[in-house]
Amino acid sequence: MNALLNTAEAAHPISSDKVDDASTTTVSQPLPTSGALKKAIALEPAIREQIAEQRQTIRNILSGQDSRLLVVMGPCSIHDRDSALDYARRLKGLADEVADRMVLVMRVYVEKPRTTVGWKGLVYDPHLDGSDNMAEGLSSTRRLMRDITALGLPIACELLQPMLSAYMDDLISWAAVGARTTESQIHREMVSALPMPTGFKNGTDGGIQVAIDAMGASQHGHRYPGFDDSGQPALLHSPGNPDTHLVLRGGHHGPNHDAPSVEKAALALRAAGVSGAIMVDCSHANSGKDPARQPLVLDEVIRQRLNGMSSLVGIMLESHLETGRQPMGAELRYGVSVTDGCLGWAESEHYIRMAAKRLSEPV
Ligand SMILES: O=C[C@H](O)[C@H](O)COP(=O)(O)O
Ligand SMILES: C=C(OP(=O)(O)O)C(=O)O
Repeated sequence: MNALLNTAEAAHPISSDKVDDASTTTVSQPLPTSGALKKAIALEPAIREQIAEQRQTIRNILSGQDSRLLVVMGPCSIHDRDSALDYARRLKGLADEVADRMVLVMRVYVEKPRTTVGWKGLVYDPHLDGSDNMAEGLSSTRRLMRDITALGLPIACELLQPMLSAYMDDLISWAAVGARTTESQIHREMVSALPMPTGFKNGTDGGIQVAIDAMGASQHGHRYPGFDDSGQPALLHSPGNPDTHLVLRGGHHGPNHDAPSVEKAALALRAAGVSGAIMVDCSHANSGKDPARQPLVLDEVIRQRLNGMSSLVGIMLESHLETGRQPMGAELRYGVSVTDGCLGWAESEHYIRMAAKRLSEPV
């Protein structure tokens, strides 16, 4: 190692008076290693088995072996434990009720990608006040995910900062890469190592090719720098992830859940030789971020499915206990999203029941 460094230095001698080598970052807070946190907040063997089965169920839906609809639903972001567990208990009841037609997976989104700046999620700032206690955010996230899993629910999560994925990857049954990061090579490398099915969203401009390229890239193994469970920097070698799929979320020019857009996406997936499974995100640019429009998107997806569009295997809903959203502030209303507007629980339950009923009717 030293010989290598010495050779490089000899080839490019550095004059110390010309170099400003001070890093612009300071250590704000030491963090536990992912291995230490996984040990401190460990999973029982029965829970690990449950998660393995839930991942397999999702794989079966993506491959068409299981004809139930995959439904990823829950808050845009989790900002407090009590309302998340309250939501999870209600969702578990609904999941059991529709289990013969749908598999319900709870959105437990703890990192938020921002268009510019804003609150970045429970992991970053668990007190929602800019104090950014990430050590606490990581452990409260693990505890919350473990407790939701113990209710019997599978967990969906967007993985945004690749360094953080190792702190929670054993708890997640379905992962997402968001519209702002689908084109990133670093995220494709991360997905190539993930042990669970993963959806790539189309880009914010509505382009689906970036997601198709991402699926192709992440099904291959990669060598890339990272950290092992003990925090040691290392060149990691991933096996490749065969269980990726496209998520249509609309774009700057409007929605892309209409039948022509879905047919076009299905053709492009087939031409690229990647999985043909498609999930429609009923929120974001497909609803114009108006939660009241999400049921219309859901309705349209069910209609296409009943008309024979078998590529449509899943939907995503942004749903919380109460409808709408609220700005961050000292007095937060219980069960209301602090990021994008969500459907309230009563409407969510109603529209999921309606969709399940339509799926069970003879075509
Ligand atoms: O899903 C959430 C948001 O759409 C995404 O994080 C971007 O949010 P922003 O535009 O408010 O930053
Ligand atoms: C940020 C999200 O979506 P998108 O990447 O589609 O904007 C999300 O689902 O929370």
